Amino acid sequence: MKLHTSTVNGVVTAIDEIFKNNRYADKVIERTLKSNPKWGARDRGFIAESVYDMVRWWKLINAVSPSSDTFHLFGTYWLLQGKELPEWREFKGINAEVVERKYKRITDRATLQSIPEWLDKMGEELLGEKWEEELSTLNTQADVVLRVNTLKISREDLMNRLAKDDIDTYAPKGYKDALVLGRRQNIFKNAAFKEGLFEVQDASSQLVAQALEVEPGMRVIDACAGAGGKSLHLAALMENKGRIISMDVEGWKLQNTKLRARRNGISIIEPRPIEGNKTIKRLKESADRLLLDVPCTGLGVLRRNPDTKWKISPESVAKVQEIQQEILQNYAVMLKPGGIMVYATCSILPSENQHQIEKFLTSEKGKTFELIEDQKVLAQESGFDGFYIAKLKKKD
Ligand SMILES: C[S@@+](CC[C@H](N)C(=O)[O-])C[C@H]1O[C@@H](n2cnc3c(N)ncnc32)[C@H](O)[C@@H]1O
Repeated sequence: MKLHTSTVNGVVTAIDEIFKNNRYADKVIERTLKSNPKWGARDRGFIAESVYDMVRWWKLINAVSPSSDTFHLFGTYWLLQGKELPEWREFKGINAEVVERKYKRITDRATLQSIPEWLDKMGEELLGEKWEEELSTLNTQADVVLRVNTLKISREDLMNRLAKDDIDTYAPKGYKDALVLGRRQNIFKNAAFKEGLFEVQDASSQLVAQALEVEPGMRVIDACAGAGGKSLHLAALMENKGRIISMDVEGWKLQNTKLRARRNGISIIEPRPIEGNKTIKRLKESADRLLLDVPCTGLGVLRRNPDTKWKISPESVAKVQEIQQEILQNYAVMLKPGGIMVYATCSILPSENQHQIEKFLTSEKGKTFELIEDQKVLAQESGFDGFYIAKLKKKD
């Protein structure tokens, strides 16, 4: 594959934005791709893939690069893939043999798997022998998964409709509303997306709304709704009948939920920003179903957001775990006796998952709850994102 100055410059600028200016990779890539309308689909694919890959392998690339110059880092990344470098001035000083020799000398897992040492230790402590394979799975590229909007179309009809546009998909077993793209591409441009026939949502994430066992006509609260991915799925499962209150402390995120609901043909979602404890108190024992899709480290979705591993710290992990327990303690009151509550994270760390549920169940406020079942979804076993989903019942 031939390298082009314009796209390599795009990659280098994006990498600088991410690591020197501490920006989120997905946002930087979005902006970079918008910055040059002359780039075609291939160029865009090259930029997005190279940036994500460099972020993913950042520690390893740095360990074998001749310097921390971003062109050197790109050149090293290129050589590590077994490709040849053109004779550009920017790549002077990089020697393929030296890179290879340095790479072969590395033996420690944290560098080879490109992960901070503290995180490698924490993962091993918490996940034991499952950690190593999970780590390598999380270093691969994720599939693009669609969730069919069953309010508007069946899975089979959507599959046929996309096939007419040369978009091949397959239906993964065990995920009744999911379709996986055969080839990575910008699916948001397709008319079927604009018509609200599907959302992009990982297959593991689709298990969350399903665990709530909603029925048409129920009153449901999605307490950490963000941009509303799970609220939309809940509304489809409820056949757009009943009521969903979609809440978040960051009220601005709910604007997106409104737009998405309109596209999906959903009218039962009511966005409600959380303005302190009074918002929660007003909803005491009002919900048949309560979803706590809590903030988490995102360690189960590293394939999609590889920069997460460079952004989190032992302190931020401890902080987010504190918030998770606070949410369990303060929000469970919104559920009616006899109702079902689901606690979910997109993390694989037991400390954010089953340990939080154990702590809640032994606390004063958790006494009235019982655990029905929990799913510990690892990427290495499911082939999709890492997730945790606990289903609890509030005793009558
Ligand atoms: C995992 S994300 C939710 C993703 C969303 N449910 C979806 O499916 O698209 C967690 C959300 O919790 C929100 N959050 C953080 N602290 C919160 C709190 N104390 N109460 C409610 N929401 C909170 C964040 O703003 C974020 O939108």
